Amino acid sequence: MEHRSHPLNLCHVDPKLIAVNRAHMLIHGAALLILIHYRASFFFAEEASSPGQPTTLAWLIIFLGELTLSLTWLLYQAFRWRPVSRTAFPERLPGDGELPSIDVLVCTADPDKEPTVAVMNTVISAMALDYPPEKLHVYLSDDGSSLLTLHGMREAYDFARRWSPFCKRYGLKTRCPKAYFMDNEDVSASVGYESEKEEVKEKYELFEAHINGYRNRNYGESRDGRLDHPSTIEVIHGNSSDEVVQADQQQMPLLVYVSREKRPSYPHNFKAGALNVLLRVSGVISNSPYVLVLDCDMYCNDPSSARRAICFHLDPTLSPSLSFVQFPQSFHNISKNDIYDSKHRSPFGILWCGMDGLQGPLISGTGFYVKRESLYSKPMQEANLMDLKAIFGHSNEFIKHLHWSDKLNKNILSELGAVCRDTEHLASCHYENGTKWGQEVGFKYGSVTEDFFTSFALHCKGWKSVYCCPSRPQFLGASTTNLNDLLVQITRWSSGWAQVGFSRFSPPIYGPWRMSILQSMCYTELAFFPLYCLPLCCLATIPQICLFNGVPIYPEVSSSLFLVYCFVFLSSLSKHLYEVVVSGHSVRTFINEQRIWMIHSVTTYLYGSINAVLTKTGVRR
Ligand SMILES: O=c1ccn([C@@H]2O[C@H](COP(=O)(O)OP(=O)(O)O[C@H]3O[C@H](CO)[C@@H](O)[C@H](O)[C@H]3O)[C@@H](O)[C@H]2O)c(=O)[nH]1
Ligand SMILES: [Mn+2]
Repeated sequence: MEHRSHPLNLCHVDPKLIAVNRAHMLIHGAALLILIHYRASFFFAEEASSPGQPTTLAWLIIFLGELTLSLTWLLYQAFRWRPVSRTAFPERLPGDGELPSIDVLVCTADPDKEPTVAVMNTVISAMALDYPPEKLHVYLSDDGSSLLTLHGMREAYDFARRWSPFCKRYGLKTRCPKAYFMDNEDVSASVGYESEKEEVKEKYELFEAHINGYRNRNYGESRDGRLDHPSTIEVIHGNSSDEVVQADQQQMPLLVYVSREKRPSYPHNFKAGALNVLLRVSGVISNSPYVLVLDCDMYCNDPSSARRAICFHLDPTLSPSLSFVQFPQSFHNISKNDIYDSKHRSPFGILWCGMDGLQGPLISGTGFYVKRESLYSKPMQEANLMDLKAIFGHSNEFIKHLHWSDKLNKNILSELGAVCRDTEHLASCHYENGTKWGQEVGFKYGSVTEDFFTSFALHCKGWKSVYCCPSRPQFLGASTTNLNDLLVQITRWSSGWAQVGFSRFSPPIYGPWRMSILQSMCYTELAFFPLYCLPLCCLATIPQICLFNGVPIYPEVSSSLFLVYCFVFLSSLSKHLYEVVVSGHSVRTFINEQRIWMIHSVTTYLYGSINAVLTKTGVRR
C-alpha cells in the first residue's frame, strides 16, 4: 500500500496529444492512399505510353520517391502512437545505506580536441553528484593515453576534495566548477559563503593554471604513441596540502584512470571498445550494479540525476526488465536562432518520448544509467566456468565478480598495486580475442553508432528503457555549431545507422520477432532514414526537368486530385509546425528544421548511405 500511494516515479499519458496524433494519422494516411492510387492507376490506364518513354520513366521515378516517403511516414507514426512523459521522486528513496552503488564511466580520446580542463570539469561534476561518496566510483578512459590527462586527473582529485564539500555545504545545484563560476549562481546567504566561494575560486584558478602549465611545458609530447601503447591503470590519490581539505577528512568517490592498450594491428572499436574495457576494469574494482556513461564533453549539470535514475531502477514493477534510464542530451552553446538544429529537438523532444510509451528510448551515447547485468546478457548463475570464459574471456577475477554484485573490493586501497597489475590485462588489446565482447556482451561493435546498435540489441533481448526529462537539464554539453563539423557528425551517424540497417541485424527483419511491431517500426525508421536522400534527390530534379520539357506529372489545378496534393503538403507541414510550437519553440525553429532537413537529405544522409554501402560491400574498410 505504502508503495502504491507513494510511488518512486510516475508515467503520464496525454490523451489530448494522442487523440490529435491518431486523428492526423487517419486523415493524412487516407490522403496518401488516394495519391498512391492516382499514381498506380496511370500505369494501368490504356493511354499510358509504353515503358521506356520519358513520361513513363518520370512517373515511375516520382512514384517510387513518393512511395518511399509514404513508407517513411508510416514508420514514423510509431513514434506518435503513445508518447509519454515521466516524473521521478528522489525524496521518496530509502536511506543512503540502502542505495545501490554506481560506477561512472567517462570517455575521452584526444587532449587536443577535448581540452583537459573541460574533461576534468566533467570528472569533477560526476564526483560531486548527490550520492553517498562511498557508493560512487568514477572511471576515466583515456584513448589518447596522454600524460597530460593523467596529470589532470591528479589535479582534479585534489581540487574535488575542496570542491565537493563546498557544494554540499551550501547545496549548490551547478556542480561543474567552470559553469558555476561563469554563471555566478549565488544560492546561499549563509555566513561564510562569500568568503569560501572566493577561496574555492582561487583554488580553481590554480587548478586550471597547473593543467595549462603542464600542457605548455610538455607541448612537444609525442603524439605518435596514441595508436600504439600499453595499458595503464591508476587509482588516483590525493596529494593535497590544503589545510581545509586535511581538516575536512570527507570521504571521496573512488577515482580511477584507465588507458587501454592499443596496437596498430588490433581494431580498437572506438568508444564501444573503450567502454567495454571500462566495464571489465570497473567490474573487478567496484562492480557496481548500475553504470552511468558520460562523454567527456557532457558534464553533470544537476546533482540529482543519480537519485532520479535510481527511482526507476528500484521501482519493483519496472526494475526486473529495466535496462537503462536515458536523460536527454542538452547543450549550453546553442544560440537562440539555432539554424542547424544543433540541439536535435526532434529526437530528444519527440521521438524518445514516443518510444518511451512503447518499449523505451534508445541509448543516446551519454547521460544514461544502465544496469550492468543487462550488458552481460545471460543469467550467470547456471553457466559453468568454461562457458563463462568463452563469453567473458580468461580473467578468473572478472568471472568471480560476475556472481557478486555491489561489493566494492574493500582491499583495493591497500592492495592497489597488485589490483592494477591484475586489471591491466583486462585492458589489453588481445583480451577480447575469441570472446563474445562486442557481440553478445557489452557495447556492440560493427557500427560507429554503438549507442543505437547496443540499445537495439538490448530491446531485442526483451529489456526495457525509460526516458527521464526533468525541466532542469541533468547533463549539459557542447554541440556542433558550425556547418562543417555538423555535416561530418551527421554523415558519421547516418553511416552508423545505415550500417545496422544493412547488417544481419536489420531492424525490419530481425526486430519484429523479438519486440513489438511498433518498437521495431521506430528502429526501422531510424536505421533507414538516411535513405531520405533517394526520394529527395529525385524530387529535387525530376519535376523541374519535366516542367521544362512540358511533361505532365502532377494533376491539373482544376482537378480535385490537385487539392489532395495540396492537402498532403499542408498537412505534413502543419503537423510539424504543431509539434514545434507545442514543445515550446518558435516558428523560426520550424523553418530552420525544414531547411536543415533538406540540406541533410541531399548531403550527409547521401554520403552516410553511400559510406555504409561501400563498407558493406567491402569496397571501403
Ligand atoms: O575512439 C574513440 C572515439 C571516441 N571516444 C569518446 O566518445 C565520445 C563521443 O565521441 P565524439 O567524437 O564526441 O562523437 P559525437 O558525435 O559528438 O558523439 C555522439 O555520437 C556518438 C555515436 O553515436 C555517441 O557515442 C556519443 O555519446 C554522442 O554524443 C567522446 O567522449 C570521445 O572522447 C573514445 O573514447 N574513443
Ligand atoms: Mn561529442
